[in-house]
Amino acid sequence: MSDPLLIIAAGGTGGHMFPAQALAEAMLARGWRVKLSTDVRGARYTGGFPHAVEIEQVGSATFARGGLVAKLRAPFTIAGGVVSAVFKMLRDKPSVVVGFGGYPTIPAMSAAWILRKPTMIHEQNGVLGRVNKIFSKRVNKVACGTWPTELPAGVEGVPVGNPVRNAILERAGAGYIAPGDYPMSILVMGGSQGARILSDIVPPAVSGLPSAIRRNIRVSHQARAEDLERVAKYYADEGIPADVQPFFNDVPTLMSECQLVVSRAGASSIADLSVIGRPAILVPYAMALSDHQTANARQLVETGAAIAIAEADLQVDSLSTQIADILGDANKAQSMSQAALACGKPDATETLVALTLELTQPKP
Ligand SMILES: CC(=O)N[C@H]1[C@@H](OP(=O)(O)OP(=O)(O)OC[C@H]2O[C@@H](n3ccc(=O)[nH]c3=O)[C@H](O)[C@@H]2O)O[C@H](CO)[C@@H](O)[C@@H]1O
Repeated sequence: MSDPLLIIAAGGTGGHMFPAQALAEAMLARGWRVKLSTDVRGARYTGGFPHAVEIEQVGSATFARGGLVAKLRAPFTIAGGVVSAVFKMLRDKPSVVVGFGGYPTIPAMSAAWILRKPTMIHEQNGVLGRVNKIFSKRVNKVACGTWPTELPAGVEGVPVGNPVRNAILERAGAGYIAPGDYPMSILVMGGSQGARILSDIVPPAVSGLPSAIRRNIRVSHQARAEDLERVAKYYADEGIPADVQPFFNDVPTLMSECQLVVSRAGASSIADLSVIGRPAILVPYAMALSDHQTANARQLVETGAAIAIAEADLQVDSLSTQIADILGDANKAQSMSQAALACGKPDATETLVALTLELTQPKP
């Protein structure tokens, strides 16, 4: 008999793809075959997926973006994707189908529903994304990355946490070297896509740090492609050693070696921070659905692991002061790092694996 097959559907942003990667890694380790159904955007984040994962690109479409022609074409693209997914699923015979949210999950999740396959969705945020909301009433299980999660009446969720990639897990609780009079690193991340506001405000804030801190600073700064050059030039002109990239493939290492993270508050960024345990200054994305990034940041803020600054309040001088307050006080930085660690859920992947396996058991 061939190994059981798990189909994972995820797409769009790294925020959906990284928890999917974590489940893929864990199920492969249990001898399962894993297929990933994603779109062209999601495929950009598959570089770290194990090679054994079979990647199937689906055409995806959304009613939320694009011009009139794209919106008129969307139902046909989606319907075509669903029909094709039904035929592929009849051929592949998956044991379980798990969706992580995003428009590209529509074909696989619809096909699984039509064919009555065991299904689960994982929602990373405390509010269901649009597509997960549609499927929440049609799947066998709803796994929640954030607890509590707002769910429609009659839908029960299971608290799981947000699974992190193996490379993050390998650094879980990595010893923290508190800031001092030696080279210190700051990691600046704007979620999977970079954030212009961080490119506008962080470089001058770093440049304005008191000289005792500034002379020891190096920065790893993720910037959107269109901002790369000016951000790199700014740091170079100010004599601040900086690595400026559109996307870092070595975040697990950079994060475990840094003294401070300045970041958006996407669910996986928060999960990575709390599993590794690092002090953070978080700037939630103001346009996120139901302001879920502010909610994502709340636990780290309430336990003293992070400071959250609303986009509207992010100013160069005050950010500089906040960075200096953390990097200038080793005890404070150390206790923030400990507090972050206490929020971590390194067992989220294993919980999600257990739920996946439960779905293969015959109902009593
Ligand atoms: C703008 C937006 O709508 N963002 C949403 C998106 O976030 P987004 O796609 O930004 O994702 P997250 O913050 O959840 O995750 C980003 C992941 O990318 C990694 N990383 C980041 C930068 C880099 O250079 N290299 C790298 O590896 C981070 O370590 C993290 O693991 O999905 C998340 C999960 O549904 C939501 O919580 C966010 O609100």
